[in-house]
Amino acid sequence: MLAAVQKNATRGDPRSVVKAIDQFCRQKEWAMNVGDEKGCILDSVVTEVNPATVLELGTYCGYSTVRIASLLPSNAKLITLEFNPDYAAIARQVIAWAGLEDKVQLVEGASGDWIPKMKEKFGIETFDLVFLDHWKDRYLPDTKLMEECGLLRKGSILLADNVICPGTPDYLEYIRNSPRYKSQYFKSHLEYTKVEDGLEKSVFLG
Ligand SMILES: O=C(NCCCOCn1ccc2cnccc21)c1cc(-c2ccc(F)cc2)cc(O)c1O
Ligand SMILES: [Mg+2]
Repeated sequence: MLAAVQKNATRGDPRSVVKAIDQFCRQKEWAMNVGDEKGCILDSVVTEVNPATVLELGTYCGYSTVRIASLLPSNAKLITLEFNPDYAAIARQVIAWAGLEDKVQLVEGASGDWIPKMKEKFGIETFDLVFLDHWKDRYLPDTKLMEECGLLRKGSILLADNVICPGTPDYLEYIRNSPRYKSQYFKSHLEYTKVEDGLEKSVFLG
């Protein structure tokens, strides 16, 4: 995938990086990027929220990192967390090829360890937008952890990938029934397939 980006995408052009990855995943081998269909929904939410602070849980190869960072205002900050060092190494190169390294802080480690340290380590007050795309059984515990750590403010937006496939049933149940969130489901498809999937957008009400 990285070779395809370096061969087919233009340095400093995030759109060409996104296009090169999508082409590779359609033509060569499937990969678990959010993809172009859900990616357009992601773009519209990022544009609407126009966040100053973003947390992405699950960098993978940096596809959604590039999509988000390319839409952020110049002073905005995107912190992206990746557990797998091999994925992180690739993502760093993809993000650099897109010319977005100044907007992105890639952190290696587990969400459960890093979420409680966000304030002290990165000088973050609260996140305007959180994109959840990591282990599906961590969406719920990490959302509760972000609440407890005071990382969400009235109006913070949570956008969760894969709420249908692979699925995050406990997260959906919680977020859709909690009086502290207003949720909306964006029906789509699993990246590069016809299988149903979707994004759940939730506003924290404080
Ligand atoms: O599994 C998926 N993503 C997660 C990766 C590990 O994330 C681990 N990870 C990354 C930061 C991080 C921080 N703390 C803990 C774990 C942390 C994932 C899987 C599929 C999928 C759908 C159908 C299939 F047949 C097979 C796979 C699709 C997706 O879009 C996904 O996002
Ligand atoms: Mg995903």
